[in-house]
Amino acid sequence: MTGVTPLHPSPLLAVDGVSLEYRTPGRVVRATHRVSFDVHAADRFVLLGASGCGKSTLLKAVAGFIAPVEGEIRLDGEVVQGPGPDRIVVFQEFDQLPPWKTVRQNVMFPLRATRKLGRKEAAERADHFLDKVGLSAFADAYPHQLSGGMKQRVAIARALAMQPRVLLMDEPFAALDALTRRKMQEELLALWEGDEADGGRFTLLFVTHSIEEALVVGSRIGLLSPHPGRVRAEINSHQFDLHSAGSPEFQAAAQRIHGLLFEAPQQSAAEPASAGAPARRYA
Ligand SMILES: Nc1ncnc2c1ncn2[C@@H]1O[C@H](COP(=O)(O)OP(=O)(O)OP(=O)(O)O)[C@@H](O)[C@H]1O
Repeated sequence: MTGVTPLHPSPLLAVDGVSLEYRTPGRVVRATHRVSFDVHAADRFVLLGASGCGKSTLLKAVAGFIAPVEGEIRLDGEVVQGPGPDRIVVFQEFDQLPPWKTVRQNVMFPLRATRKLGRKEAAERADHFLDKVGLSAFADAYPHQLSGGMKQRVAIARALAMQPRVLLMDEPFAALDALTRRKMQEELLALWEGDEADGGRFTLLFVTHSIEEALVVGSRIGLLSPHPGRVRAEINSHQFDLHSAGSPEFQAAAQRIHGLLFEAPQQSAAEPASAGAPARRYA
C-alpha cells in the first residue's frame, strides 16, 4: 500500500442509528434502538450481549434480510438494501448445509448460483478452501457423515470461498462441545491470520453471548444492553487470544465486561443506556 493512511479511514461497514422492529398483528417488538458502530476492513468485530438483546436481529439486518425502521446500514458507503454475495452468514445450526449435496458441492453451490465462477474454477476454489479448513479428505462425503464441528468447518469454507466483504457469524460455535468450540475459535483466528497470503485478511462481524469467546475472537467488542438492544460500550480486545485466556489481564477484562453488561439499572440510568446517548469507549 502506498500514500498516507488517514487517521480515521471511512469504515467498511457503518451501522448508523439503527432501530429494528418485528411487527406482528397487534404487537410491535423493538429489537434494537438507535444502534451505531463501525467495522473497519480486517476487523474482528464482536457483538456481545445477553439473550434477547438483538444481536441476531442486527446481523440479519446487516445481511439485508431485515430493513431498519430508523437509521441506515452502509457497506462501502452504499446503503444496504437487501441480501448480497458481499455479505455471507454462517449460522449456529448444523443443518445449514443441503444434505443431498456433497461437501465439495456445498462449497461450490453459492459460487455457481451467483455466477461468480464457472464449474471448474468453482471446484478448484472449493478444494482450496476445504484444504484450509482441513477437510480435503471429506470433499466427496455428505453432511450426515460429518461431526458438528466438521459441518461448521464446511459452512466456514463455503462462506470464505465467496470472499465476502464481511463474513457474518451468528453464534457459529454455540452448539459445539467446549473442546471443539475452543478448537474452532483457534482455527477461525488461524484462518484470519493466514488470509493475508490470499490477498488480505477477511472482515468479521461475529455474534456471541459468551464474554470469553468475545475476548478471544474479537479485536473489538460492541456491548449491547437488552430490551431493546442499545450499544452500552465499545472495547478493544485485540490484545487477547486463546493463550491469554487464563491471564489476570484477561480475567480483569472479562470482569469489567460482566459489570458493564449486568450492572444495576439505577446505575445505568445516568449512563449511556439512555436512548441516543453515546456509548462509552474503552481503549
Ligand atoms: N421473528 C420474531 N418475531 C417477533 N419478535 C422477535 C422475532 N425474532 C426475535 N424477536 C425478538 O426480538 C428481540 C431480539 O431478538 P434476537 O434474537 O435478535 O436477540 P439475540 O440477542 O440474538 O438473542 P439470542 O442470544 O437468544 O439469540 C427479542 O426480544 C426477541 O424476542
